[in-house]
Amino acid sequence: MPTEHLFTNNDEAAAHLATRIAALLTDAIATRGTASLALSGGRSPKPVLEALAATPLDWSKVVVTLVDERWVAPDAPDSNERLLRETLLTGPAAAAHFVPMKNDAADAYAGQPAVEAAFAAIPWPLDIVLLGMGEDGHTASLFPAAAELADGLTGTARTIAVTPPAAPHQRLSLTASAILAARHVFLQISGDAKKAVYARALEDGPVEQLPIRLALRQDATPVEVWISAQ
Ligand SMILES: O=C(O)[C@H](O)[C@@H](O)[C@H](O)[C@H](O)COP(=O)(O)O
Repeated sequence: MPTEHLFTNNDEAAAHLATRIAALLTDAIATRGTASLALSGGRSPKPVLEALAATPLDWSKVVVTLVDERWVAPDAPDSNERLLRETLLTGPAAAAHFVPMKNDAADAYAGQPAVEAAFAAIPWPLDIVLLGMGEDGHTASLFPAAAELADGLTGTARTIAVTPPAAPHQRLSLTASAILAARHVFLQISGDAKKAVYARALEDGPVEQLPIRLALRQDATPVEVWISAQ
């Protein structure tokens, strides 16, 4: 079962979560000389990324990558790489080593082998994975009803190309095995709709129905859920 942290507002949650992540990165660097961090895109992480960017630590020893990416140009408005470059990879954290998921391949499926190779060169397992969740229970780009969901949930590769059933772009995503290999998994949710989905996901049921269950219905990997009211 996950550990829950409850907050009344997003900014308070983001500040505390950034502090928690920074402490784990600092411990990882002290212990192993390096740290690695994979971040989700979307709206939720933005305040955490901004708070982390200003946090003084030896960012030159931190590898930063993505939990998933939309297969769009890195300067496109909904690129997760763009989100990181405009938030986290500024200030002291600009010294971090960023490993992108988007490359020049025509589509995510053609691009996946090179990403898999790039991820094979990242210190593994990842120290930290920060997940978000959609109101359909997806996490990363592991969407209910996606044709690649089964492979994403059970395959041994670190990354997978996905065509979401209802999202506009192909995606490149970490797989469940890559996420659960991490030393620490964080899930950030806010608002009543997501809290209701989260409560359902804690109950027994098919992971394919609510893919966030991959993180919640296991005890091998430490998972912290950071919940804010709005
Ligand atoms: O690329 C993405 O969109 C994310 O990785 C995705 O899995 C996200 O975490 C959820 O869709 C929640 O998004 P919000 O935080 O915007 O609600």
